[in-house]
Amino acid sequence: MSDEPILEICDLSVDVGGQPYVRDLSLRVKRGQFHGLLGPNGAGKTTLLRVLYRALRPQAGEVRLHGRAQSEYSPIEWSRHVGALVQGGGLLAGLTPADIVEIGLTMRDIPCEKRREATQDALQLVGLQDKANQDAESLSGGELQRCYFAQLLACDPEVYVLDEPTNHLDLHYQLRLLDEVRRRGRTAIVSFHDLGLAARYCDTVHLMQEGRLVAEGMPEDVLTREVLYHHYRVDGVLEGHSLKLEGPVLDRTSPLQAAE
Ligand SMILES: Nc1ncnc2c1ncn2[C@@H]1O[C@H](COP(=O)(O)OP(=O)(O)OP(=O)(O)O)[C@@H](O)[C@H]1O
Repeated sequence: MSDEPILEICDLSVDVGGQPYVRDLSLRVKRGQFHGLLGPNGAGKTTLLRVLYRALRPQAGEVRLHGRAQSEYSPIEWSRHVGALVQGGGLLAGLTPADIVEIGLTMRDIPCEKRREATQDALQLVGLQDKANQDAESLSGGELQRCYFAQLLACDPEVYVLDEPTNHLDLHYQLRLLDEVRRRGRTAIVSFHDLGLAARYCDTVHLMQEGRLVAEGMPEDVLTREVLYHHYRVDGVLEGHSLKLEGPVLDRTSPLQAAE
């Protein structure tokens, strides 16, 4: 596997409403690897991911894909390389799961005759084949998340940008859908709150705090007891893919004691 990054984030700063929410952040995403974006609420993970799928423009710095600046790609060209699963989703009025998947394929110029089959395959992958033609507004939260996942899997971009992809998903689908992205050998940059899942899937994790990158490396090297204590305010240790709590949850005023 080449060591060259497929995606590079260089000295990025992002303001929202005049406030700096990402500061001087640089990060290299390697081809075919799973990169986890970690950090407490408000750390800036979504803000950073929004730049990657072009929903936000940075105030400084740039994102490069295959060595070419994001600004040199047209939005359509960019979306053919970088696909996103975002928090919240879009308007559903009158749409079915099959429509939602097909809309993604249309945006990517997939020929009409291939769209139907690709849609069916993707809905099958996420276990929604029996609800393909139902009103999407009637889906449960998890079913809707699986529907958007199907849209992305059908398009199968070179880089998957996943913002809290396991939101609403039961354990079976959390594992099944992340396994599917891994099985495809695609590059992924994924925000996680579940540190066990991050440890299971990520080759590299990047820990954010207050808009800055504060640590990065292999999950077991980054997610030490000290890091959990300082950045998540929990006293725990990562054992394999599980987080084992050693003591009570800490509040903001708890004195930080040395981890044993
Ligand atoms: N449109 C906006 N207007 C004002 N503030 C915003 C806006 N979008 C984000 N922010 C602020 O930017 C900060 C970073 O938010 P962001 O959603 O990137 O964090 P996050 O790490 O993804 O958090 P979470 O884990 O809670 O999803 C937060 O303090 C948030 O309130």
